[in-house]
Amino acid sequence: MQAYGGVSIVNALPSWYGSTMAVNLKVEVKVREGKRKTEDPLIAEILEHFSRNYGVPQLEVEVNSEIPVGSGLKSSSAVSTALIGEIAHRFSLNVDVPKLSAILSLKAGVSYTGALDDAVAAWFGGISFTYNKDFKVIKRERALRDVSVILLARGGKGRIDMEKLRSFKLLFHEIFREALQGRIIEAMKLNGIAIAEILGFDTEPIEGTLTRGAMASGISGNGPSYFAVTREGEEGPIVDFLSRYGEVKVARGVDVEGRD
Ligand SMILES: Nc1ncnc2c1ncn2[C@@H]1O[C@H](COP(=O)(O)OP(=O)(O)OP(=O)(O)O)[C@@H](O)[C@H]1O
Ligand SMILES: O=C(O)C1=C[C@@H](O)[C@@H](O)[C@H](O)C1
Repeated sequence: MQAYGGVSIVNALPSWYGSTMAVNLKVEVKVREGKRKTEDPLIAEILEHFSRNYGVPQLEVEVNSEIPVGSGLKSSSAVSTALIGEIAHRFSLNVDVPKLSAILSLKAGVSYTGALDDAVAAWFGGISFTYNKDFKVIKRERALRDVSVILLARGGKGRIDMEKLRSFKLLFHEIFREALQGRIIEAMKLNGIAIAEILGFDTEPIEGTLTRGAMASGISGNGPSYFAVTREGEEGPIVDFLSRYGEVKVARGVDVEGRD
């Protein structure tokens, strides 16, 4: 089963309200009956859930992912929804894939809020708006068209200052409202800059991309990946500039059909 990575529109850690857009970085998960091998806490939690509650036999899991681990590009939600979706399909189980992903991600300790925003985007594609505290989906929309999402994709994030983030609850709630009213790119920009400043990431890559014409730029998730949004065909100067810092990928928003 496939699911997708994403970029943040609004990080849910400060206010519990989150929004994410899926991008075409793919995760593919396959399972087959056989001895469970994984040490990974998220995969182990999911397998244990299906074994305990549905009597699903032991499974070997194969993950092929285009998303760096611990990047802020929603790798955990993509892996989690793809694995849950694969097991549900194979054993004909009726489950709410993103919600179960959020519950089990929390239990496995790989997420702060359950990241329902990331899981909804990973599974359905498009743009999610969620209230993670109640595992509630507020709205889903199609992904942005005619724009490129340029990623300085980095893995291996560190710990974050949750208390400090939570002290900006009001600001992030307001950014969420802007996004809900359709100002997606503006919200992405404000959120991306605010997260960088609050968590102490270098803002030079953001400034540099904005001065070169990016419509939005910032940190995705809790970092350390940076993103910039441009009109299709205008990626050149941004890609050249961000390449000074590391490997750059050009992605697009993605929608998934037939999962409603
Ligand atoms: N290729 C992979 N194979 C197996 N598990 C993976 C893979 N990629 C990610 N994961 C799972 O996701 C976890 C990383 O989640 P983490 O929340 O740190 O990263 P992220 O989802 O990229 O970040 P963010 O939530 O800020 O977007 C890993 O510990 C693992 O459980
Ligand atoms: O761990 C979490 O709950 C989250 C992590 C980041 O991806 C955030 O962007 C997301 O909104 C929530």
